[in-house]
Amino acid sequence: MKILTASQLKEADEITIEKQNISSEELMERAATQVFNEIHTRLQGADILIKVFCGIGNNGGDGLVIARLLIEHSYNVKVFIVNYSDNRSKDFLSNYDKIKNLSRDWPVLLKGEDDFPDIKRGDFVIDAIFGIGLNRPLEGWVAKMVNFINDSSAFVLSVDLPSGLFTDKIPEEGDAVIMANFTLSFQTPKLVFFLPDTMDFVGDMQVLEIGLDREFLSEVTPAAQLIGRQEARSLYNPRNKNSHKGSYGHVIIVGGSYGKIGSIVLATTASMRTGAGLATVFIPKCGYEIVQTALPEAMVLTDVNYEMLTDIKTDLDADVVCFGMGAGRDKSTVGAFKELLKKTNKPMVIDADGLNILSENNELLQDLPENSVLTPHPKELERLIGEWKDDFDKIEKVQEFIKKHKIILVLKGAHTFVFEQENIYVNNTGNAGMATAGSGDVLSGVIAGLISQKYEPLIAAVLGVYLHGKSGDISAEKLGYEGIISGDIAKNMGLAFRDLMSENETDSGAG
Ligand SMILES: NC(=O)C1=CN([C@@H]2O[C@H](COP(=O)(O)OP(=O)(O)OC[C@H]3O[C@@H](n4cnc5c(N)ncnc54)[C@H](OP(=O)(O)O)[C@@H]3O)[C@@H](O)[C@H]2O)[C@H](O)CC1
Ligand SMILES: [K+]
Repeated sequence: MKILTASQLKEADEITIEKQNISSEELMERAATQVFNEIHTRLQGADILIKVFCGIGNNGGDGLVIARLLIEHSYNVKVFIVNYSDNRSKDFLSNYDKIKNLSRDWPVLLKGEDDFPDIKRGDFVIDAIFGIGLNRPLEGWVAKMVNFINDSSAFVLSVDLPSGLFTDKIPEEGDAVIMANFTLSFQTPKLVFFLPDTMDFVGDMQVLEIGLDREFLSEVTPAAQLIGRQEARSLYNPRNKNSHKGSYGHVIIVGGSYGKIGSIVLATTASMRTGAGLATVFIPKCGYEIVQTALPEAMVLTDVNYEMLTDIKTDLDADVVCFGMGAGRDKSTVGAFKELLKKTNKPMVIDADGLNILSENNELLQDLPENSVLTPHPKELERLIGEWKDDFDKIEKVQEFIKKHKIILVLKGAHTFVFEQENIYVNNTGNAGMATAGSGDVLSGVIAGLISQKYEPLIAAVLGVYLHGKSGDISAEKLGYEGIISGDIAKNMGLAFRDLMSENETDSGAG
């Protein structure tokens, strides 16, 4: 699903109005009706007090339509206008008239702190104060109003996006932003819903299709793409019946050191369970029996050194080389990695200490084969590209970095992002149970396993991140978030593939 910017959404709005020959008021009615339907489906006429806070722009207009529809369906509704300006939008005004005509209880005008109404725990608040038109931080009593709602512990449903949240920048410390429990967003999600700095404002999120012009939506270059099941499915290549293990490629996983051979077992298991035809590991001698015992399916080559990698002697007759997990950063390992980079011309997958070595030896970055996939978590990324001011600054810095080195970067997080050239892919599977040791080793193995099966590195990264998250969701369903260890994620990879092609999605614990 495309993630669009506020200006793209406004353009889509205008084009839709023109092409569908409807008024902006009709489009507002259509959008807000969708919100009403969602609320009505969940509340089923429940007798609770719904407090609708409307701004005076079109987000406020949506709020008025929602309130009107709720009143028409006999809900107990109280409407407040957060009257932050006299510049009321046209569609706000016509809906203001409509609600006045319907209700005997006029909307209450809020003009300052003295007007703040009572909001209690257990109240249902609809936040329609600001939407994508926000262009400066909230100030004065309006900011206080937002903080007042946040402090009330009421359940808050935000319309389009939490009021006070920008679509294209991160709020400064102390800026007032609604902390929503649930956000119903129009047509496309907004990028800020997925960024670590801002995702907590959004709560659970659902996108409502409001019928904006299809042609515009299909042609516009998005700010980013959200990868869900449908998108992942379109990237998947089913296996050919007429095939053999050679058809699915050969992965070499290089890494490990004394006490950290487990990371190799995890990555290699993951690449095999992702479908790689053959897997070889290259490890220090201390790991020989461990890998042979834990994973008899893999072939094992060892370094001359017992504890760490010092000389990676392999003819590298592989489709992909994955380097880094558990490798450590000893001088001799750095030297061995340097040599490995010189010998390798196919895209590599680099993780963990591979990334740390690159950050401490920047000159090695230029030896990375084109389209190699780097898989840092935020701390590893910071070591690679330096500190960033906020998530938008981070995105800019990542994009400069990957362009310079012609690589693909997978930034791990609650929503893992894949960066390739100017494209951004946001993953939508996975859960907090996957924040566990070795989860990243599994992901590298998955991506390498897909590259060995001839997926382009970008596709391998995007699909790999999706499947890894899905396997985590399937694991969570069986074991609970706390119960997942990364070996489960590797083990359940096959179920993630099966889910991808089954008729109904496994009801995942994604969150
Ligand atoms: N295509 C769609 O997705 C549709 C969206 N709809 C809804 O419309 C809103 C966007 O409405 P808009 O009127 O453009 O903007 P807002 O309601 O968010 O804001 C209104 C005005 O508020 C002013 N503003 C901005 N920041 C502040 C601030 N910090 N303090 C005070 N005032 C502020 C600004 O006007 P200025 O002239 O003062 O700059 C805004 O214009 C969208 O989110 C949806 O809810 C449609 O209903 C359906 C289609
Ligand atoms: K809002």
